[in-house]
Amino acid sequence: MVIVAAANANANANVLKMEKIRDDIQLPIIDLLSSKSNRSQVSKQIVKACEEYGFFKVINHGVPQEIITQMEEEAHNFFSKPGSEKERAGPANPYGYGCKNIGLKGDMGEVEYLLLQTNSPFINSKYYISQDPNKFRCRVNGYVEAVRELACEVLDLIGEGLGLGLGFLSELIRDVQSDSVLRLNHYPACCDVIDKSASKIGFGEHTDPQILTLLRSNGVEGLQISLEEGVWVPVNPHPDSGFCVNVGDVLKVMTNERFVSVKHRVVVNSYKARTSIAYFAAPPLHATITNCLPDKDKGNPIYTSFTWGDYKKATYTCRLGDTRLNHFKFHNNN
Ligand SMILES: C=C1C[C@]23C[C@@]1(O)CC[C@H]2[C@@]12CC[C@H](O)[C@@](C)(C(=O)O1)[C@H]2[C@@H]3C(=O)O
Ligand SMILES: O=C(O)CCC(=O)C(=O)O
Ligand SMILES: [Fe+2]
Repeated sequence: MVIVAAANANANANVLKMEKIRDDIQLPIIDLLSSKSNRSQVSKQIVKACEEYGFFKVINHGVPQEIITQMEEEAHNFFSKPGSEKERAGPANPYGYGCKNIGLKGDMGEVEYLLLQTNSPFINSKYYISQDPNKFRCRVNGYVEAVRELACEVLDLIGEGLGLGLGFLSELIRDVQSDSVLRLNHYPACCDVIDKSASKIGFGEHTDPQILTLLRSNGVEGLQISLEEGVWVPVNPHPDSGFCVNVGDVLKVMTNERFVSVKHRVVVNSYKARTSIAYFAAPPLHATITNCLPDKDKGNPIYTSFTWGDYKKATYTCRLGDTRLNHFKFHNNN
């Protein structure tokens, strides 16, 4: 384990805080093919991973390689453009192209990104993103449809493991008004990787606000998770055909904290640039978020009921690293 003093990437940039970096972690690997023959075992494995890590990998996920390759090609083409051209798809407010600025509250990172809405094929057409906008739109839609199916399958398995009604969770993101978003991230290569403690923050620590995130990367290291305050564990970056899945704040609330939404971040410490594509599966803005565990497991609700719209609004008034859910806790003394 290495102990380093790391600079935070935002307004606290001059504040050094001590943190520990552990050895790489191998997240639980869920083989979705085996759910065809043993569904209840796979659903138990996923529930356990959501309780213990809030993160897991899925393999044999059914998203066609061609669709992934085409999406990765579009991401590569976009980020390869000169800055002035990319700026034409910005600023991210919150959607569109952003460079170094994350969100609306002054957070910064060594990252450029494209944040896209997914609930209408034309919604992003105001941005100048590609020389062939139809091809771009087609490929993004193909990818979104495929990862949405995967997210629905994972949510159905979770629902079965928790004893929820059939399709209860997946219906939220199948809804035509689902507020899901797609994010393409590009982290430049770091010129000084000899001194790992000099790593820069690509994307500062945060939890994902939505239900579930499905993430793919180009196999370049950088993603770290924090299962314990102040201790960071790099996620093994081995390139494979899988997706990294993580629990968002909404699912944590719906399971009354049985599931954890774990803080994660990206550090830039490789000779190679990292690219990642994240699909954030979200409910419609009007959907009510509340403890949905069956009566026998419900316990005392920890959070008040709120709509996804309320939570999203709160998210955008908070800094990246804030624990936004505290505002929705019963008997909140903060
Ligand atoms: C600083 C911020 C960026 C963010 C909105 C926020 O105010 C706090 C949460 C951030 C986050 C993290 C997960 C996703 O990447 C994201 C799109 C989201 O829904 O919440 C980002 C937001 C963003 O970059 O707009
Ligand atoms: O780039 C990554 O690997 C993670 C990015 C992330 O956490 C996010 O976009 O919310
Ligand atoms: Fe994230």
